[in-house]
Amino acid sequence: TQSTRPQRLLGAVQKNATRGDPRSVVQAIDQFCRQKEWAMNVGDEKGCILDSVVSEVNPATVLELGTYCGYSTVRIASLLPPHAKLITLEFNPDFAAIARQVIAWAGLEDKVHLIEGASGDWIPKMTEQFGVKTFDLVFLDHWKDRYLPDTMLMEECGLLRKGSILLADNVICPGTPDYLEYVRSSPRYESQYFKSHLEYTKVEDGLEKSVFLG
Ligand SMILES: Cn1cnc(CNC(=O)c2cc(-c3ccc(F)cc3)cc(O)c2O)c1
Ligand SMILES: [Mg+2]
Repeated sequence: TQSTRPQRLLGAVQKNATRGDPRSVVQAIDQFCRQKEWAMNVGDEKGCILDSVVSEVNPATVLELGTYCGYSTVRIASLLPPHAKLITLEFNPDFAAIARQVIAWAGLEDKVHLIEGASGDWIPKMTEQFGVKTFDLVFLDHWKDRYLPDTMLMEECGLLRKGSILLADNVICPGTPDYLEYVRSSPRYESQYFKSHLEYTKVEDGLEKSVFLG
């Protein structure tokens, strides 16, 4: 039977990356996506912007919406201080199964809680299930039409505090127009656009960083 692209991506990690070395896992995926098959990881160019925001925030609690194969999960988790927690939500069970193995290859399973399920179902359960009061950083990289409803849901559930940072991928391509309009026009957010390119291409894309003002 035919393998899937995520399975082939995992194979490239197991072949080319060193167990327990997150940077080599990130490098192996980027090499696979540049040389063999494009995949929807945040990628190396936007990944550097992600790294700088994570390092600046130095978060104790992180929520990632959209795990896919775990590329950005590994980038974020490798920069977290000890005892920090990264919760990542993935709807697609096949992606989640691959991501678990990529995260384990990087040796980061102790820093990451991967949940299989829909963000809309799990966001209201964060506090009771994981004892998280608020998130210092949220990385939005899931279905583009869920960015806005899930942001409103996080507000309603009290998961954002004054200073919480939302970092959203793909605000240009594929695009998240309703989300962008909301965070850029709402008095409750201070937003900044980081121009970049769609992973592994010359197409414009970027990350939107929004500070919740409370
Ligand atoms: C099925 N599914 C499970 N998770 C998701 C959420 N992610 C995306 O949809 C996503 C899509 C693209 C993209 C795809 C085709 C294209 F031509 C240009 C861009 C890039 C990304 O960085 C993404 O995050 C989708
Ligand atoms: Mg993306």
